[in-house]
Amino acid sequence: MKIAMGSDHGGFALKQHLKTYLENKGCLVEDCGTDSTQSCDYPDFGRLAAEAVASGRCERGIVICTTGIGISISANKVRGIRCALCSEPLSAEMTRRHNDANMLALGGGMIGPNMAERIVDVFLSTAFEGGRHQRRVDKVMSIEG
Ligand SMILES: O=C(CO)[C@H](O)[C@H](O)[C@H](O)COP(=O)(O)O
Repeated sequence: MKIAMGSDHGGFALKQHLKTYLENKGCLVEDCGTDSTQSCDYPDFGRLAAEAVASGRCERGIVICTTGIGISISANKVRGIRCALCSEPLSAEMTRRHNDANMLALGGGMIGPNMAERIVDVFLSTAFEGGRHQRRVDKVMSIEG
């Protein structure tokens, strides 16, 4: 699976950790930056990662800032993106099963690397259930116009 990753300075350390973790599991990672802990702006990197997913170049995306909030808002502004901010595995499972989320947002200042690995594992391995949830996802996407 090819995964787009993006972070600001607040998510940089966790992005680097998860990038190595995912590559060791055999995933291909498109790293959309940032590439240091120097202060930067989360919309720039949330947008790049979201565009990599929306274009079809990557199947899923993971974006990280200090809280995960700003970068999830940014990713969700890109047409075709359903980005869910999760801080524990059950939310990651449910957003795949019910929302068909194609991007995951994490808070680098909110959770540690072990919890992040557990959330990412569930997010990447859980299938969308379809059925009544497809109708609702279609309605969500129709809001984009
Ligand atoms: O956008 C955020 C919160 O919604 C992110 O957590 C950012 O990483 C944070 O705002 C960055 O703040 P900083 O004081 O410039 O490090």
